[in-house]
Amino acid sequence: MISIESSTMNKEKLNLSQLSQEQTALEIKHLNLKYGDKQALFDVSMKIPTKQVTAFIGPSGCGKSTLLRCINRMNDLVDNCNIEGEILLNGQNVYHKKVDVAALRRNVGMVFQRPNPFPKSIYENVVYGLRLQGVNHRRDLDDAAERSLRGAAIWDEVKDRLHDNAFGLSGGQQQRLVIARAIAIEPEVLLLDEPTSALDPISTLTIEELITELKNQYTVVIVTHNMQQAARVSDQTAFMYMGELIEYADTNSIFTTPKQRKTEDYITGRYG
Ligand SMILES: Nc1ncnc2c1ncn2[C@@H]1O[C@H](COP(=O)(O)OP(=O)(O)OP(=O)(O)O)[C@@H](O)[C@H]1O
Repeated sequence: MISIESSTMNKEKLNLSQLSQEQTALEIKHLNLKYGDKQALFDVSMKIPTKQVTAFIGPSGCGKSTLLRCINRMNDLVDNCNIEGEILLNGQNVYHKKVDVAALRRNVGMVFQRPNPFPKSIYENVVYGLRLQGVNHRRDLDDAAERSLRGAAIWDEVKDRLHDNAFGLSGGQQQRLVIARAIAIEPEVLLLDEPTSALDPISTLTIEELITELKNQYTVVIVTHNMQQAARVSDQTAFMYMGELIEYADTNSIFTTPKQRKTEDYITGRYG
């Protein structure tokens, strides 16, 4: 079994099949997804708890990113993508025809593998979403910028150069800036798609510490290739294989006493 740190062993254990409505941020129900003729998700159902970190793990191509992208309907942008089933956010199906997708994406922020700041100043990156919402008062923008940069654990590093171009930051700083930009508009859910895979080990550690902080305010869902990372940062782990959700449980159980053979094979490095 993968060795996991003792802090991980003390995480709160929720009964994932019996979460109350209040404890549930997202409920995925019988989700099937096809890219053209190729089915990428098969009847995935799970409840994602509020203000916790949930990790999706599994071998390359198993559907982790596809599942993550369904949550804020990023797959709508893919031609020939056909989705059946439901994803309830606060009890409302995000796929209901009346859902305002732009509003959904404001409420469910997303951070990608490669940091993607805009070619603007650090300050303008953070307040970008607020300006789009019509917030223009300098004081409000300044407050939001500081709050978000502090929330993303980068304030001290950038407070004296807020008006410098964001491209002057290191990769790890850019990723924290992008997280600041995502939280500036106060989403409920943050989706992180392999957020540290392009970063060095020190920046990775900083982002992992940040993720642990973020769950005080946000529901965090993370896709990661790195099992140690899932073990360190997540409260729940979902193991996927060939488009199916094979096992979903508290992270300690997945890494120490998996119930499914496929999960055990994966975490012991037999494939992946
Ligand atoms: N836009 C797309 N069009 C067609 N097929 C796609 C598209 N995106 C993903 N797929 C296919 O869907 C399956 C699941 O891909 P997905 O990227 O979700 O897997 P993953 O587990 O996140 O993989 P990785 O860890 O390599 O990123 C794969 O077979 C992939 O080739």
